[in-house]
Amino acid sequence: MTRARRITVLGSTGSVGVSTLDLMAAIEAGGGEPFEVVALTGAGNVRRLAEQARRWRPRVVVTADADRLEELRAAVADLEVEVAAGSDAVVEAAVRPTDLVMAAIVGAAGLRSAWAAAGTGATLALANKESLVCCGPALKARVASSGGRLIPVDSEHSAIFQVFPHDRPETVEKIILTASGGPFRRTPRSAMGAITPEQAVAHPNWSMGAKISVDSATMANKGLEMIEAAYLFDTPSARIDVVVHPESIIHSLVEMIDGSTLAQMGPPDMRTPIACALAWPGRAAWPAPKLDLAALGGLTFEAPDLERFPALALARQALEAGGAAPAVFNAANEAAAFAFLDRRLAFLNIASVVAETLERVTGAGGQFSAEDACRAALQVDAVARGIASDVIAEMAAAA
Ligand SMILES: NC(=O)C1=CN([C@@H]2O[C@H](COP(=O)(O)OP(=O)(O)OC[C@H]3O[C@@H](n4cnc5c(N)ncnc54)[C@H](OP(=O)(O)O)[C@@H]3O)[C@@H](O)[C@H]2O)C=CC1
Ligand SMILES: CC(=O)[C@@H](O)[C@H](O)COP(=O)(O)O
Ligand SMILES: [Mn+2]
Repeated sequence: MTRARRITVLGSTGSVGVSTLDLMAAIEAGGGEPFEVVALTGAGNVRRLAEQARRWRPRVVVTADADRLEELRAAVADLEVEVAAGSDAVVEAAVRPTDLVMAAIVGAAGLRSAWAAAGTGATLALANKESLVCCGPALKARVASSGGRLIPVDSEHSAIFQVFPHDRPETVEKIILTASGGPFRRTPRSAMGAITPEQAVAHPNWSMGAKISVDSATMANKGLEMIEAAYLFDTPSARIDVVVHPESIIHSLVEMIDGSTLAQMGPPDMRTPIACALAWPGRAAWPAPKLDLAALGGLTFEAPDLERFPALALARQALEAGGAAPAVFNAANEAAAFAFLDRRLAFLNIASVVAETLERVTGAGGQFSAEDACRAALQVDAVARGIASDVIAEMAAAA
């Protein structure tokens, strides 16, 4: 009899976390491989975390919010499960012996646990793109030296991963990332100043957490993904293009030196790239939504508008600057996106905060060394976040 595969889900209460557990239930229900959940972690949504613990019976359940320990303990009092709280406890959960860790915490808050999991030899299914942006080369090296494997979960990178000639990278001419263009693809710049958080999180194709939805609306998401692709596939900025594809059916493409272009397609549902990460190099059967190309009728493409979406150009600038610049881009963007969600910053000022923070953080060059990359990236993150907060406050005072 085959042993159940052990899975840890970091950020289980979020959009990717919920999709992961939903998919696992669908695979099991269809007679596929059984799963044993080692650890589940969340933060503020203790009620959902407790429901998940009841369904999956993990060995340990953790809230990152240290103030919610007693609430979580009470919610799972009838279960045989260890309970812990705080960000160190999340990191401890990430290194429990397991076969696969799904890293689905949002933002730089996911870096320490992704880094810890990367050192264990387990497969790292990485949704948390911010950790790759902050210290991608070192994170990859850490996974490799621990004997583990890094499988991207971000839909575009899953697409590239599936068609990329891993044993013949020199045959790749270009990576082409597709972008939906977000909810404001057709909004004139003159109307963008009044955009509200409610409008910004209403993504046309994907149901996602608030922060990544804002990133899609500013196209900072595609900027983060450009950096993520550069690190994951060792490809320089000059060989990564972005094309707007409003239907989100082609999830990205790889152009080969002989003129062939390979694409991965599917309905916009994160459970498919998650299934790919769980089963790779195999494939998991589950009742997946499938494409109906005749019903779709056609697919469309257009060039991104860098005037209305300057975050994309800023990300390329950060990628090309190298060193700590991508971590600065990430920290400033994250601080600005949350300030916008809190109604402390105007939509158009998100990219302005990123530009100004990149400008003010000087002398941050040099690659992080493999051993201390996580600590160094967290230091850069803290400095850049502080500067971004100042910029946000200055903009609020001037408004
Ligand atoms: N959603 C999507 O479809 C996609 C997401 N991604 C990436 O996946 C990651 C997760 O995104 P998404 O699921 O949308 O995000 P959500 O906001 O939906 O979920 C975030 C998760 O992280 C937890 N969390 C929040 N803050 C902290 C913290 N300080 N410490 C520890 N845990 C914390 C949340 O807990 P709680 O809710 O309990 O507070 C929740 O479990 C992001 O990096 C995103 O860019 C990539 C591609 C697609
Ligand atoms: C599902 C996923 O991977 C998101 O990153 C999604 O791609 C966002 O879409 P856009 O950033 O292209 O609008
Ligand atoms: Mn994506």
